[in-house]
Formats: sequence, C-alpha cells, structure tokens
Amino acid sequence: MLAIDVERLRKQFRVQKSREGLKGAIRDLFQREYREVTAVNDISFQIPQGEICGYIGENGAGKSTTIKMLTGILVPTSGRIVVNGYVPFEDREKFVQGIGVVFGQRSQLWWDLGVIESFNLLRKVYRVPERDYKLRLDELVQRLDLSDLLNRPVRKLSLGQRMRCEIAAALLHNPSILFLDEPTIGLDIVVKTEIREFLKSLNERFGTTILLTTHDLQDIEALCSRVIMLDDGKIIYDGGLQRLKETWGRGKEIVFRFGTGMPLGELERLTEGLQVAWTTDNAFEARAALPQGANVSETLARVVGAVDIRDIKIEETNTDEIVREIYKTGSSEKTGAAR
Ligand SMILES: Nc1ncnc2c1ncn2[C@@H]1O[C@H](COP(=O)(O)OP(=O)(O)OP(=O)(O)O)[C@@H](O)[C@H]1O
Repeated sequence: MLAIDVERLRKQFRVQKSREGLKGAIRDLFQREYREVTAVNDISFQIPQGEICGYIGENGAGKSTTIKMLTGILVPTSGRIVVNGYVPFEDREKFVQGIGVVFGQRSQLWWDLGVIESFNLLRKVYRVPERDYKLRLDELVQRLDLSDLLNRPVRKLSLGQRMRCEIAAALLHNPSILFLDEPTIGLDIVVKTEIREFLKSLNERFGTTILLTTHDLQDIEALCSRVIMLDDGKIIYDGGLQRLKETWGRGKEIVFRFGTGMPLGELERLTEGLQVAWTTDNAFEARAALPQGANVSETLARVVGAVDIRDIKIEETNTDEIVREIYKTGSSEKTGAAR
C-alpha cells in the first residue's frame, strides 16, 4: 500500500491587496481587492511505505502548505490526497492515529508542564493503551536519552533537548508515517547527528515512512534515498539523490599543491584529451575541474607522474550547490530531471 498518494494537488490562498497611499487606504476600507496566491500548483507524487523522502525547496516554495494538507490541517483547493488510506481533512479522528507530526518551529508540548505530563496528556489524546504506552515510552526515553528531562518543564529545555522530546511526543502512539518540518533547524551539529541517527534507526526497525522538509542538505544526505524538490509550487525534481547529483552536479574538482611552480600551459598539455579544465591563482596551486564521468584516476596518474606534488584534495559538488544550480538554470531544463 502507498503511504502517501497525491494527485494534482493544489492550494490557493486569497490574499488582500493593499492599494498605495492614503487614497488607496481609504478605498481599501470600502472595497478590498483580493488576489490569488497559488502556494501548491497541481503536484502529484506517491510515496511507498517505509521510504524516507526529503521535501526541499527555497523559502515560499510551498513545502509547509503541502505538509499542512497532508496532515489534514489545511483543506486543498483541488486534487486528491490519500495518506495511510485516509483523506486527511475528512477522516481527521481516525487519520491522526496513524501519523506523527513535528514542526521544528512550533511545539506540541505544553510549555509550563513537565515533559512527562505532556506525554501523559498526549497518551490520552491518542487513546494509547497503558501497556503499549509504557513500553513505547521506555524505549523512546532510552533511545533519545530523555531520562533527565522528563520532570523538567518544557520551557526550561534547550532547543536540542526540546526537539528530542518533540520527536518522542510524535511517536508515542506508534504512527506509521512521520512528518517532520525542519526537524534540525537551529540545532548544533551533535544534536543534529543524534536526531538523524535516531530517525534512520526508527525507519529501519519499524519501517516508519518519513517525509521531511529541510533547508539543511546534510539531513538529506544522511537520511533520504529520494528527494522531491519544489519550486514556486511545482515539483521540479523527484528521484534519487544520486541521480540528482549526476544530473546537476558539476563533477569533481581536484586541487593540487606543487613543490615547484607549474605554468598552466604545462598542466593543460599533460591532461590533453581528458576534458579537464584548469584554473590557477598562483604557480604552486591549481584546480582541475572534471565533468561527471571524466577519468579521475587517469588525470591523477598523469599529473602525479610528471610533477612534484605536495598535496592533493578531491572535492565533490555538494547538494547545496546542486540545488542552487537547478534554481539558476530555471525551468527550461527542469523537465529533463523530473520523473
Ligand atoms: N495562510 C496563508 N495565506 C496566504 N498565503 C499563504 C498562506 N500560507 C502560505 N502562503 C503563501 O504560499 C506560498 C508558499 O508558502 P509555504 O509556507 O508553503 O512555503 P515553504 O516552502 O514552506 O517556505 P519556508 O521554507 O519559508 O517555510 C508563499 O508565497 C506564502 O506566502
């Protein structure tokens, strides 16, 4: 069964226009003008159970709006959504039993209560049987290292501590799908890594389907086998991370440091026929840019065989650069990468 099935999903918002100047403001008082904003523009995708999928895009691309529709908070303007076999905004009560949601910027815990009291309340909201709850809580406390936090009020937790509690809270009722909106935002690298590892093991052990939005491409690298990229309400890429890199990555760059000065012309001659583009700032350092599929080892062999080398570094294009590259190239080439 599919965990998420979305077909031509659309969400438009009606926003008030403001006219300019005093005259405009007065006219606005009597007759408002509206315009339509299309936040999500007829998107379709399917996510099978057990997949971890990254949902990425620039600010305002429509990620949060999609998540809100998938979790039943917003009603779509048109299109079809089925999540876990339910239409989210119609079958709310049954539907929420099967999903967990974490919004990085908003808390589902009660600010002044102790963490454990919040958890107990959530148990009641989700009607989790006492025995299941105990087992699950013990496991989450252990895996997310929460034992010292349980009796503290939520408002006294650090962001990282709170996020670990939020994730536990979202999983107390054992949902089969977890939605995460910016789960690592503002966290330090240690906590980020812990959270990534936890999510990965959750997916491996229970087959939990995970859809996460993030601006942190390390999250994607660490977790996602699939990426859906949104731009201006439309899907511009849907596929594997590897293919994303192959299609849009600019290949590799090898940085050489030389023991004796090397003129650019000499380097170019050495690597003739190998599609290598050389750049250099000074005679003792040069960068060789190789497109995808170029022969890295042959390039290395030719240079190392002929030149006195002090240091070599191979740099691969990272996902951040790839995403920027896609935005830059615009829509004309986007169809080539879309599924
Ligand atoms: N309630 C609303 N009323 C009017 N416009 C809205 C509303 N919610 C979102 N929008 C608009 O819809 C578009 C998509 O917003 P959305 O929050 O889904 O983007 P996002 O990809 O989640 O961005 P971010 O990364 O900044 O969170 C934006 O142009 C936004 O201004």
